[in-house]
Amino acid sequence: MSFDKSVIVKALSKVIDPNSGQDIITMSMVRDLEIDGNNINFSLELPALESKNKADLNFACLQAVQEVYPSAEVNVHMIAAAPGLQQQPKSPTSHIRNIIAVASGKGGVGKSTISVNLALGLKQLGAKVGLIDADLYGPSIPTMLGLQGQRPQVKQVYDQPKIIPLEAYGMPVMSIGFIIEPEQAVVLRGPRLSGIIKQFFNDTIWPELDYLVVDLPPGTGDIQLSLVQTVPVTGAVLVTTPQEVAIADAIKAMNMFLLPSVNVPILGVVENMSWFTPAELPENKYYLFGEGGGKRLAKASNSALLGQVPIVQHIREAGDEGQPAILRDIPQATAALQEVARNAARQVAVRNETKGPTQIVKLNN
Ligand SMILES: Nc1ncnc2c1ncn2[C@@H]1O[C@H](COP(=O)(O)OP(=O)(O)OP(=O)(O)O)[C@@H](O)[C@H]1O
Repeated sequence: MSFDKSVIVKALSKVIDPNSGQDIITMSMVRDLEIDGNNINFSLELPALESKNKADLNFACLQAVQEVYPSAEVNVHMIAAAPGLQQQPKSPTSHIRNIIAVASGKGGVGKSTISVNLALGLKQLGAKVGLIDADLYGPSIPTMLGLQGQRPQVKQVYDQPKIIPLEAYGMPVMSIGFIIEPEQAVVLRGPRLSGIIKQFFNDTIWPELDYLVVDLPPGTGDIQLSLVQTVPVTGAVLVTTPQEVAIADAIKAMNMFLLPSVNVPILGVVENMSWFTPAELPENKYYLFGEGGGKRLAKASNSALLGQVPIVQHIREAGDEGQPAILRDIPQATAALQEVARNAARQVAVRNETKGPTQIVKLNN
């Protein structure tokens, strides 16, 4: 009997990596699969050779292959991922291609609204997208996606508890609001916050993703710091209103990402609440918060203006009703939000073409 590689790969895709909770094929852990007569040989790349669960993994691989080819002689060669080579060492997030942080200087500028619509807009473009709400001062994303009051399930993976994200509109979502009550969240400090951020990445079973959008709290604080110390952030999107004071604060948020020790590129700026147009006067634009702030911030951060989103009552209503504006057909709003997503995808591509991967920040206390 001759063996078929695709059948073996399919069988191995049922074996779960204890680190990420994902299967070992999705995590690209299987290498050099070869068939030699009755022998099936392959390497399994582990983060470190002394990995616990090594024996369990070996056994799970043998079992999976022998289920489809009972007579096969299966040889699994365990290898340690080589840091610094082309292959990145396997981390629990190595199957997430891009992590986009959405940041603002001030609160209330519409950062969560932009995060939700950006994530769903990227999904509309055909990408696999996940969303994390790390805004502990007002985890509004559960409401915006109709997930309030729900709790994610926990699954044991090789004796380790792992969280399964909730899902909204086909998109996996995690929120601080799923884990703790907002009143508790605001009094949390450094180590606990950093623990929650780590849980979002290291203890959550994310599927393979093109983009994971992270809605940060306003300003610069422990959450921002924990994020860049936990995962390589591909880039940051800055959200601002056109107002002068919003810009001044946004520049502080921008400067944190650009610190040489942090070094997260700015992908671009979204100007929200750019103008108001009354329904009865569709040609008129009223610049309630001033004009040109988004452009100024884009210039200051040497990045692109990803779009301008007007003040539209339906955007607020869509958020309150749990069905974001980009999924509805709201004149002036839906198209503006789609343009933001298209431009963000383009800027991620440009960033990845022109810059090396972001490094996880190591800070000396
Ligand atoms: N372009 C817009 N038009 C109308 N309403 C908007 C717009 N953008 C945001 N809003 C509304 O403004 C309010 C604040 O928005 P949001 O919660 O997104 O802000 P935020 O910056 O994330 O706030 P915080 O960080 O303080 O939680 C929400 O009620 C939202 O629906």
